[in-house]
Amino acid sequence: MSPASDQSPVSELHFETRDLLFEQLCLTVVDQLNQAIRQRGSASLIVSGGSTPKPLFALLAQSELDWAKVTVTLADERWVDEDDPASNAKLVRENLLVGHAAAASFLSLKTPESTPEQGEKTLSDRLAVLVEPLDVVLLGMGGDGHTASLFPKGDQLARALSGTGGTRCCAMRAPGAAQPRMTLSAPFLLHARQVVILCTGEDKRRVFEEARAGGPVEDLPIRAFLQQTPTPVAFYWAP
Ligand SMILES: O=C1O[C@H](COP(=O)(O)O)[C@@H](O)[C@H](O)[C@H]1O
Repeated sequence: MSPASDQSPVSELHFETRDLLFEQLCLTVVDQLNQAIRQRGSASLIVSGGSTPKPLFALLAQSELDWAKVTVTLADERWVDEDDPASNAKLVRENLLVGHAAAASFLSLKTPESTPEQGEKTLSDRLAVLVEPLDVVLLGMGGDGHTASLFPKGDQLARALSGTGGTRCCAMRAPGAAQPRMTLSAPFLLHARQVVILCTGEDKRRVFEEARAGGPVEDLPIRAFLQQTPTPVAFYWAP
């Protein structure tokens, strides 16, 4: 592991292998959730979907923790049925909410309504049960610099980035997203004790470096988490 130190709220932790990364990140997340439970009696864990976090979910699921005091939700969801292979909830239910972690509560980001726009109000109310600041927010990043479902050229990107009106979540449609989405807003995700950006592979490292160098948030929305000061952000990366 090679931590880089500077004055920014963004720290970088680079690992030689993915196994080492996932082991260390699992320990860190469990430690942070335990601290929250000790301090507040409960903890929140916001996770991302996609392919990258699957091995981490397997390790977390086997970790001993008072999972009954943990509420898990997603940073974003594809607007598909929960048995659809593209569903982030399916990924979480099958890989994280098993073993010890089966005792955790899960807030889905999907409603029976046919569009995410119709589901937004219901979901915003559902998310209001989460105590702020959130405890651990685990983000991923796509090769286009999207995180959660904050996509470049997303139809609601400006609203999701600004969180106008206290928006906790936002419907999103974007050229780079195969399905309509629901995403947590950037201000809601950033109102957290710890944000982690989990990435693997050289391509994503290059995108992250480009984002960190500065530029418009709309072009690489991951920048919303790098161009801010109050929230600690840790970038976990392995080849
Ligand atoms: O569509 C999504 O993509 C990102 C990145 O996914 P990955 O497969 O490249 O790991 C993910 O963080 C997000 O939650 C997901 O909905």
